[in-house]
Amino acid sequence: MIPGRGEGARRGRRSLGDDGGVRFTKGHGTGNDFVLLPDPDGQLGLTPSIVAALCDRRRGIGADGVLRVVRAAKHPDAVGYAGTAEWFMDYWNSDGSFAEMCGNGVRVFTRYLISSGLAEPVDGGLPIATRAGVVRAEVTDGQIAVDLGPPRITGGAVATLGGLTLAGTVVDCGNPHLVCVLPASIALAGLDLTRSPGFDPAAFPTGVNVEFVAPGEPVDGADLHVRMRVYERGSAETLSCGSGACAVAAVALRDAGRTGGAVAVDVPGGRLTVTVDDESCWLAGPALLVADGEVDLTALTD
Ligand SMILES: N[C@@H](CCC[C@H](N)C(=O)O)C(=O)O
Repeated sequence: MIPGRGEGARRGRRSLGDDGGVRFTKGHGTGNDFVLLPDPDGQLGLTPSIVAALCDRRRGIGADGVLRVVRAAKHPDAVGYAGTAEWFMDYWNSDGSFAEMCGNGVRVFTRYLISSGLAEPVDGGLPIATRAGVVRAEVTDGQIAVDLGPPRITGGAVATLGGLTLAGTVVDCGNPHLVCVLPASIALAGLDLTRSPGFDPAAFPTGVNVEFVAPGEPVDGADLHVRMRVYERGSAETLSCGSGACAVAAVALRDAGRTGGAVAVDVPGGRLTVTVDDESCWLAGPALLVADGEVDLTALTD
């Protein structure tokens, strides 16, 4: 065990030290990486600029987002869920904005809760509160799976990228997604995602995560196989997006004329498996904790 993991939370030590030092853990799921901040009693004065500084890959720790680990009863956005879920995943994108849902975030958050002794696996899934409601997470075969609930396909819209205009499907996974299946003439690897794709701000007033999808070869254990890249709202291109994989799976199943099934979704950071039926959408994949430490917030924001 890396020294310090979970000790602070177990001993009731405050997350925010007198000297500005804050305990953190770094983790990722298929390369979608997060700084986890244990703050069980909601004492940490987190701001958009602190989150952006933590996520800065040169001047901070570096991450696609921050997961604050806070008791649901201690956070105004989650207190209504406190009877169902003890813990609230307070998710922030790397630019300091909030999001309602983060599928990989829930999986890494669950790994942290179990690894640090703050929670134990529960039959039927450990309940985790998010801004999109309570989801349930399970440890299976060393991976962590979360049921985000069935994705809702709500219509169509276009994305633009360079000189391309791409038709897309709008999918609600708790957070907004626009899934663009590429024509065979356009290579997924060739897309320039160093800048945000264009979209209609009237259709997406709070922004949107845009996924680009190409077919994959048949693989064992899945009904369908697709490959995707994503440009995330608030975090730019990431190596993986769990809720995006669920949105992509929903569109792949619809396009295959299916109402459910297992979809292998390859992202630049690895493979996620999404299993959809009428009542659930299980997102499964690896979730790892890779480092613990203490960060000096005063140095970060100087
Ligand atoms: N990477 C996440 C999604 C994070 C939130 C997203 N950027 C948004 O603003 O909605 C995932 O794994 O789902």
